[in-house]
Amino acid sequence: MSEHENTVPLFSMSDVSVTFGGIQALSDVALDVGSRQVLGLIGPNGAGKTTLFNVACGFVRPDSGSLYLRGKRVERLRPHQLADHRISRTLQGLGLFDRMTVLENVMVGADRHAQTGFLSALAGVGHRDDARLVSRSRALLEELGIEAYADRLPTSLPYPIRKRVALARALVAEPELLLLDEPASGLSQEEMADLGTLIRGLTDRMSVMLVEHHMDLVMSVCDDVCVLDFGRVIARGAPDDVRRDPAVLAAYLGDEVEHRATEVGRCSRYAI
Ligand SMILES: Nc1ncnc2c1ncn2[C@@H]1O[C@H](COP(=O)(O)OP(=O)(O)OP(=O)(O)O)[C@@H](O)[C@H]1O
Repeated sequence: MSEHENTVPLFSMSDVSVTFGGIQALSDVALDVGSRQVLGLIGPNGAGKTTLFNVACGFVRPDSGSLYLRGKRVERLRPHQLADHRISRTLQGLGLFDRMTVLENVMVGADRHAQTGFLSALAGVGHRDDARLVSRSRALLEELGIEAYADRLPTSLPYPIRKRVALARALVAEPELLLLDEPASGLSQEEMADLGTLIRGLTDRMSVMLVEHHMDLVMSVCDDVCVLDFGRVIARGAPDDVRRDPAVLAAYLGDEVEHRATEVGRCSRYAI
């Protein structure tokens, strides 16, 4: 790794603000994702995590602020340029194509439009004959322990397997920055522990930004954690420091109290 790679963050935001109508979704947000680091992005419901992800992959254009990749300012990040910038993301809704096999779904991830969910991603199946892409896709399925499902349709598979297919599809583009949106939702404790090992393993070749409500996972895999509340960064640092930060505890306590009043069953989701 060069000295430049060591010191310049792979991805940064500075002073990013986003409003939707009268709602301030992000206010002057700054963050860095270091090379080969896992940055966790947490915060109560409505804190701005999804909006921040959408800014990071060009789905939402900020009202103000700047994005930097490898130290260079990106003037206008557009979703179809993600692959060129070597950024991949997984979607909460998975977005798999029902009529394609698992292998084909993964191969489509190499197409530059696939990550935007455009139907034109279907054109990516033109890569089907590319032997190198086939072997790269198969190798990823193997790495994720799902090679046995290569010829199956996603709809016939359990949710945790489909989540891995979606992850393989994000990885086939060989990103340097992987954005993972709630990868642990719907997983058992054991599957979540496996996911944690897998995410740590990815840092030998990429950086990861992780939005996740499951604090056990966040605290165990992240090098750094950034906490949002009402669109502002209220804390940033090592997991152990962040979890003891009074501002963070207050934000989550407020959220928990609100949820207790409305939806008792979900409170444990916020325990940190
Ligand atoms: N397209 C939109 N139009 C209007 N308001 C929006 C839009 N997207 C987000 N918001 C608002 O912006 C704020 C931040 O929302 P965001 O979805 O980014 O939060 P979040 O931290 O991802 O929440 P959650 O954990 O519930 O997914 C919220 O007040 C939300 O209602």
